[in-house]
Amino acid sequence: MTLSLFDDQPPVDLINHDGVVTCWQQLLPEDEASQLFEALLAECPWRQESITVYDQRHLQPRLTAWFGDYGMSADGRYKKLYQTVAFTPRLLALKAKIELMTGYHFNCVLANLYRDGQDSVGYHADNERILGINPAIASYSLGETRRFILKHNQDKLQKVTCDLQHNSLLLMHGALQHHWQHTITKTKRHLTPRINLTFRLIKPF
Ligand SMILES: O=C(O)CCC(=O)C(=O)O
Ligand SMILES: [Fe+2]
Repeated sequence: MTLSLFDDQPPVDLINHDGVVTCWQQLLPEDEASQLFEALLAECPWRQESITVYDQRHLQPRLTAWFGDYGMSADGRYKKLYQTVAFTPRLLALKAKIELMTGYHFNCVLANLYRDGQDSVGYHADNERILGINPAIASYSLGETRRFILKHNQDKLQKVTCDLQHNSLLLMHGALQHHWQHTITKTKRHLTPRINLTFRLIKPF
């Protein structure tokens, strides 16, 4: 993959306490980003998983696919990782670039497909035990711009909003997952699809 404007644009920090959220625009050259979007849309083994809330099963309001290093499996809350498929060359190249830029290493990626404005992810923290303390999560967005909101656990009125644009990279690190939750909100506006890739490092136990 070639270098892009990414190196010239200084990253922006979104919060100033209890964790770090750093955002870069234009990770890849524009033509590579749109090709990647089309390829992932067509090639990812998208599934609509279910979640159980208060003993009731619901379909998640988005499609997902897990990719990971060969042979990786996990306990804890990532039971679905047993269905991890091997990284594609395309995803490996992107992972290498993101690792170089962020200085963190990752061994799996959760791909999310938001088909329209009704697809979303509710408030949550990526704080599962298998991610360890102070996990670094790199979140790369392609396609439609979507609203991302961070809310502090103790002071719920502390909120930070960011419209995540096509070809942007958000890095959540430091103590962020222990103090803040994040969401992608629903909207009634007519929206085209968005793909988000969250790169994570699952620790061996
Ligand atoms: O789509 C996004 O930007 C966020 C996805 C997310 O929070 C997650 O997969 O844990
Ligand atoms: Fe998340």
